Amino acid sequence: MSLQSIKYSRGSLDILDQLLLPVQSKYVAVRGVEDGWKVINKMQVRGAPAIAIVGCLSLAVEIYPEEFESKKRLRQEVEGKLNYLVSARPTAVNMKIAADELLALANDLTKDETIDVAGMKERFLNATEAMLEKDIADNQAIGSHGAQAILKRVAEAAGAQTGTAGPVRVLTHCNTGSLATAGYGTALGVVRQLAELGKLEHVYCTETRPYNQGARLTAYELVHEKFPATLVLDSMVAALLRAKNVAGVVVGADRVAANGDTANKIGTYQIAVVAKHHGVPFYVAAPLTSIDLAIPGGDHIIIEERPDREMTHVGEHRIAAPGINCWNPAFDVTPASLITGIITERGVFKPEELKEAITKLLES
Ligand SMILES: CSC[C@@H](O)[C@@H](O)C(=O)COP(=O)(O)O
Repeated sequence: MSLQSIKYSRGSLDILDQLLLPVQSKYVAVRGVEDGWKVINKMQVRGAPAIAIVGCLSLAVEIYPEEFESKKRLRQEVEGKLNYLVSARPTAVNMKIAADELLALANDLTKDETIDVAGMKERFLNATEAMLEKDIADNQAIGSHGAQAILKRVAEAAGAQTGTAGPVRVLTHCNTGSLATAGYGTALGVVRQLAELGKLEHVYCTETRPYNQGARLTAYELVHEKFPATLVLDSMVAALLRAKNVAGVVVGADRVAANGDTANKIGTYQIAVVAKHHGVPFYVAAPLTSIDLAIPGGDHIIIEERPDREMTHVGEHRIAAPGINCWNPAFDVTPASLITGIITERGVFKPEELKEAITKLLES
């Protein structure tokens, strides 16, 4: 069984079909943008960073064999196809941010008289391919910052040195691991780093209805890594936090607004409320490519609604009474006031510090 969600070499892209996991490990070929849009929309590949990487690489695969009569023509094609890819799923911002960056590059290269159309295509392919390595490096940095933040807080609560804190128990939601990224994972990267430091006593993962990313994908990754892990149902979180001395909750993000409000998998908000009630710190782990400073708060985030069938059926088996109405938002927004810290590759920020800190980082 593989944990590599994206296999790419120039001109060829395959994704691990996450609809079939953990029962079957099967790769699906993505031959261009149309395939890229479909695998993202059907959630054969999912998770905010993986969506952006697969989207952009599907464009790379499509343009690689093509010959363009001019730089203007290449730029036009890139723009239209990037816009199309952004429409595959609306909540995660990573694809939109990647599209804006690639389009800015295409604009610069179009104007650059020292480069011809072949050179422009090469630079464009290099930029999309660089996303794979950057994502893994960012996730490793997120893991390290996040593990230190959790351990520091535990040490402070005990009046001890950070180095002496732990091992700790943590809870995570949805799937933010190797399968949702180019590798290592965001929130699951924090768990991975705790384990690497010998500081992971136990990780709890939620089932994450209705798509069951926790039970199918996170549990699969945790078993694969042989981490001490336990699956809980979404409805058990309050009982878990009351009973199991959990030191922190760490989740991923699909879009973080400028004020720190965070859209993530449905159920995240509920967990944050419960964590607040129990005095358990609640962390969001996300790369800068999930932070949308263009929107002031969470009310501006479009929440994707998915088909009823995801709720009424498990596979081919109907579990809900025929005729019942369903409401199936795929994400919710956790207000910044419930978030202890936002863990990025450049450090951990309080939600109220986020905008200024990131703006400074981007300027420098
Ligand atoms: C590193 S993945 C971060 C988020 O994308 C993740 O927590 C999540 O909500 C995934 O939702 P999904 O609907 O499976 O794409």
